[in-house]
Amino acid sequence: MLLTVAYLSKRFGDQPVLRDITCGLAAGQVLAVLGRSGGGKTTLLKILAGLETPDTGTVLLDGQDLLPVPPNERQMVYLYQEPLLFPHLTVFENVAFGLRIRQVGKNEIVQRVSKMLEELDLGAHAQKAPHQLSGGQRQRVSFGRALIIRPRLLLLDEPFGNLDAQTRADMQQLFLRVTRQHQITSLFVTHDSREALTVGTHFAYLDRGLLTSFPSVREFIQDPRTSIAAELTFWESIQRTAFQPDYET
Ligand SMILES: Nc1ncnc2c1ncn2[C@@H]1O[C@H](COP(=O)(O)OP(=O)(O)OP(=O)(O)O)[C@@H](O)[C@H]1O
Repeated sequence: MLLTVAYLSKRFGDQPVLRDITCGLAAGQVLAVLGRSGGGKTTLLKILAGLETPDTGTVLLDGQDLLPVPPNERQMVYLYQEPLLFPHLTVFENVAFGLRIRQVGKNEIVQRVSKMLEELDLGAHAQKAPHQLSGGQRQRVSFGRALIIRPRLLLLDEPFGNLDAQTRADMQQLFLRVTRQHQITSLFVTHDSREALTVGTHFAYLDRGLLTSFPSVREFIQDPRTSIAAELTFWESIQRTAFQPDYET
């Protein structure tokens, strides 16, 4: 296992927000965590990123205790709904940033950043500033910034929540293509069951601080808490009704 989380708990005051969270993630997997609002998804990601500390429990990355490691040494990237870009830097320089602070050579930077921009369909926008881009393009730049430093774990917190349905679907496909190509391991939290099913290789449900991991996509779909089976039944009934001969009369 690349990531092992065991019996992780967190309270804010007397409110338990995470309760004995236990899960694991092997290299290259995408754990899609579906959850209702306020269920503790962001708190879980913040603990993994080192922005919150748990009350109890362990987190291991490649067998190493992660909790004492400062956030900037965890080799993780945390992507939010709102892409965080430097407004005064070009798209190219935003993506190059992580390489510059690691003092990667100039030629290698040009080569790696150009390749990443092509992969993200941003080649034509390299010299633009973030405010000259659409929301989806900005989120792609934010992706490029994250991936260029080859993180060991990518943490995604509703990354496409602010995008319209078509852009969101495009971004999901792009996420799949790029993370597969770079063999990125990710923990992807979302409210949206379709998104979870699209991006996930493994599935979990988080509600009121309790995480359920499913042994297969089938169990995930069938669990009544995910509401996926109910939604399928709904669409099937719509289809049956809509195709009845007397429907339009
Ligand atoms: N720093 C904090 N201090 C006190 N309570 C907090 C703090 N952070 C989160 N909470 C509470 O913990 C609970 C879980 O919050 P969290 O942000 O983890 O939920 P979430 O599942 O990410 O929700 P959403 O999808 O709406 O962002 C909420 O009830 C929230 O009010």
